[in-house]
Order: sequence, then structure tokens, then C-alpha cells
Amino acid sequence: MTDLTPPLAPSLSARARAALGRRNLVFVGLMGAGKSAIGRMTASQLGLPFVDTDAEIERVSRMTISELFAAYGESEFRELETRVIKRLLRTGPRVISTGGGAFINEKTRRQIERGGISLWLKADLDVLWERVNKRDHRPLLKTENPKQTLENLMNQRYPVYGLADVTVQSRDERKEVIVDEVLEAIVEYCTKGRKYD
Ligand SMILES: Nc1ncnc2c1ncn2[C@@H]1O[C@H](COP(=O)(O)OP(=O)(O)O)[C@@H](O)[C@H]1O
Ligand SMILES: O=C(O)C1=C[C@@H](OP(=O)(O)O)[C@@H](O)[C@H](O)C1
Ligand SMILES: [Mg+2]
Repeated sequence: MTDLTPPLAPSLSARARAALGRRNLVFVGLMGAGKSAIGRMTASQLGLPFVDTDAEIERVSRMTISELFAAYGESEFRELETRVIKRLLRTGPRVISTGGGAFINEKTRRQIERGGISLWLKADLDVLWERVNKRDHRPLLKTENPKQTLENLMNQRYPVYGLADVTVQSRDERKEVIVDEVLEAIVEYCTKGRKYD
């Protein structure tokens, strides 16, 4: 007997995976935007390996990010971050979540531009603050007024994050919803071949 059931339409994950092809997907954006959490879930939906650059830096240096900042300062951390990201971009495809400063560094940004699709998870100050004030592992926020520091970083960095290929709004919404929006945005960007926001 012939099976007359119509073929199922490809799922959103499958369409996004096909659209991405051999390219890496690189999450950028400010601390608390959800790069690590949403990046990991997106990788799982795409069936791709996931790497968080902060975790990779901690693994190779056998130090925490806070220890690295304290022992060697931010500029040494950035050197290490650039080297790690360059290596990760060389093979793929994979999903890479960067630390908030990575895309701001010109050298690292050029590497990301060459090696993958950059996706800015954009969020309002209050959303970011709600998320980051629960933990204290971010050395840049160990200041007198961390919320003000975060706002200053927003003002400095948002024009640069705006150079990313794709922008998705991270907000007070379930992570699964944001992941679906990320997948939709990838399909849209890859099929239309232009900046998406
Ligand atoms: N859509 C979301 N809803 C609720 N919590 C979120 C959402 N996205 C991220 N988070 C939480 O916010 C915190 C910061 O997220 P994280 O992925 O570490 O951000 P980043 O890597 O951009 O600094 C984590 O506890 C994470 O689980
Ligand atoms: O914004 C930044 O410069 C940083 C963000 C952090 O990562 P998350 O954005 O994942 O918190 C981490 O790389 C380091 O503390 C510096
Ligand atoms: Mg992170």
C-alpha cells in the first residue's frame, strides 16, 4: 500500500540548521543578555557543538575569569580571549557564546566577521541588571555603583554591537521563546542575505 501521508514541513530547527550551513554562529552582547544560556540551548536545537569562550578561557588557563583579571589585568585577558576565539573559529560549524567585551575588541570583531554569523542579543538596562545583580563573578561590575557601570558600558558598546549581522531582543520572556526567535532570525538573515534586526 502506498503511504499517502503528506511529508511534514521541516521544523524551524532544521530550517535554521540548513540555512547556517558550515558557518559558525557567534553570540555577542552585554553581560546578562543571555549569551551563555541562550547560546547553549540554540546549539542543542541546531544539533551543533557549543562553546562558551569564558568557559574555554577558564579551562585553558586553569583560572577563573575573576582570577585572570586580578592577576594579569583586562588587557591580558583580552589577548587570551582573542587567541581562544581565533582558534574556535578555525573549525566548525559550532555555536560560540562570547564574553561581553569580545566583539568590542577590534581584532576579535574582525575574526568573528570572517569566521561566522554574529548575533547580538540586545537587552534593556533593567533586564540586564535583574540578571547580573544576582551573581558576583563579573570583575567589571565590582564597582561602587555596578548598575551605573552597566549603563556606561551600554552607552559605549551598543553602537559596536549594532555592527552584528543579526539582532534579537532579549527580554523578560521564557528562554525557549528567545531561542525560537534566534532560529527565525538565522533563517531570515541567511535566506535574505542582509542585516537582520
Ligand atoms: N530569557 C531569559 N529569561 C530568564 N532568565 C534568563 C533569560 N536569558 C538568560 N537568563 C538568565 O540570566 C542570567 C545571565 O545569563 P547568561 O547567559 O549568563 O548571560 P551572558 O552570558 O550574556 O552574560 C542567567 O542566570 C540566565 O539563566
Ligand atoms: O563585558 C565584558 O567585558 C565581560 C563579560 C563577561 O562575560 P559575560 O558577558 O558572559 O558575562 C566576561 O567575559 C568578563 O567578565 C568580561
Ligand atoms: Mg556568558
